[in-house]
Order: sequence, then structure tokens, then C-alpha cells
Amino acid sequence: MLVSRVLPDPPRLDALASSETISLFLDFDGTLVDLAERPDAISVAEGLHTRLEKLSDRLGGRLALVSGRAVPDLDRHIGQPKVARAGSHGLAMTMADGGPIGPEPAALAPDVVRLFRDFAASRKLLLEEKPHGLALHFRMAPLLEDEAADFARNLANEHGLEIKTGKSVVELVARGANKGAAVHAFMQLSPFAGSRPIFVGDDMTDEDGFSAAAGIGGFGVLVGERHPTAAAYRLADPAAVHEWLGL
Ligand SMILES: O=P(O)(O)OC[C@H]1O[C@H](O[C@H]2O[C@H](CO)[C@@H](O)[C@H](O)[C@H]2O)[C@H](O)[C@@H](O)[C@@H]1O
Repeated sequence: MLVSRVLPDPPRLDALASSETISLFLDFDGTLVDLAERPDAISVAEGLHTRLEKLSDRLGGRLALVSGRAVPDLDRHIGQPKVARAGSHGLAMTMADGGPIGPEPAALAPDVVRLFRDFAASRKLLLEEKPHGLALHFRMAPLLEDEAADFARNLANEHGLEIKTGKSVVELVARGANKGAAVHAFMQLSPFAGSRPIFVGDDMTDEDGFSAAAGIGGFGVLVGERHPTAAAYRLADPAAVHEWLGL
């Protein structure tokens, strides 16, 4: 359920982890790294790779990154940590050893890619081409938000796809791409099964993760501000997330 109220800080992570068996699901952009003007302009804290691996060890391997980025893109930015990962808004999942979970998702049809490229070029919008999706970024052209969203929505309807709306971005993805579905899938597997899930994220797409975690007896932690939200707790920004996680 989405609620509108002032959210408290989450309980201390070490207190939670010592009193019960928890799993952590962490969004990436806006949660582990500050947002930047462009997808490639993010600045990743030194040693994040190793610190995430140590956190995962402390949790018995029950740590997963759940991002809208594709897994290879995440790996390009943070190395290839021995941490479970879900990319492309949950469509593509790997265990900590890099082994894939489920079949490789399909790429979008070439016709759709071509139409997106043409639209982005005609409006001078940044197009991020991903293995399983297309993201139109309007952070540097905010006046084009509605036009970009309408274009993506119409194309999604015509081609049986769906859109994800995030911070200054609208993305076209296959139906079923959903961070909540990724949480449910991980929670069926060892070492996550039977634990209490906690999902930490900043964006609209993270609401599915918050709801999924809450539905399995856990909770969500919203990074930044949004009302309403399905999260139960809040942290101010990625720096506060790092502090809470003890990274
Ligand atoms: O689920 P996430 O890990 O939060 O990924 C969501 C999208 O993040 C990236 O875009 C966002 O971050 C960019 C860099 O800070 C920023 O320029 C953009 O405005 C944000 O929307 C990424 O580029 C997308 O592919 C992800 O889906």
C-alpha cells in the first residue's frame, strides 16, 4: 500500500542482522551512487566492489543489487563483485558467482530500436541502448519529458512492451520487467529463502521492490523523498545509505 507520511530512519543494520535473518536488495543509481548528468558520468566510491562483497559475506550471501541497468553495465562500473545481481529492471538475474538465473531475456525488435533511435536523434535526446531495453534521457532537456513519455508509451502499446518511468528517463522494456518480481525470484533461492527482505531504492521503479519486500514480511527503505511510497523507512541520500550499510 502506498502511504503518505514522514518516514523514520531504518533500524540499525547490525541490530537487525543480529536479531533475525535478513536479505538486502539494493538499487544502484541514486542509492549506491549519486545521480549524474549522464549514465556514464557517475562517480563510484573507491573500493565499492570489495565493500559490497564484505557486506554480502556478513549477510551470508543474502545481498543482491537490483538495477535498471543491464548486469554487464553494472559490472563495468563496479567491477564484477561476488554479489547476486538483477539487471534490466529484474529481467536478467545472476547469482553471486555470475551464474545466470533463468534464460537470457530477448532483445527488443530491431524495428523498435530504429524508431527509438530516429526519435532520439530528431529531438537531440540521449538514447541509452541496453541489451534488453531502451532509455530516453531528458535530464538535459526537461521540456521534452511529456513528448518522450508519449512516444515511448505509444510504441509500448503498439508492440506489446511496457515503459518504466524513472528520474529524468523513460524506458521501453519487455512486459514483466519488474524489480518486485526479481525480489520474489531471489527469495525462492538459497541463500535468500526464508529470510526477511529489505529493499533500498530511490526511484519509482523501486516501489515494486518495496511492495514485494513488505509482502514477504520485510520492508522498503526510500532514499530521498517521494510521497506516497510503499517504503516504511527513509534515508536522505546515497551517503546516508553507505553509512547505514557500514560500507
Ligand atoms: O535502477 P537503477 O539502478 O536506479 O537504474 C535506473 C536507471 O539509472 C540510470 O539512469 C539514472 O541515472 C543516471 C546517472 O546518474 C542519470 O543521468 C539519469 O537521469 C537517471 O535516470 C541508467 O542510465 C538507466 O539505464 C537505469 O535504468
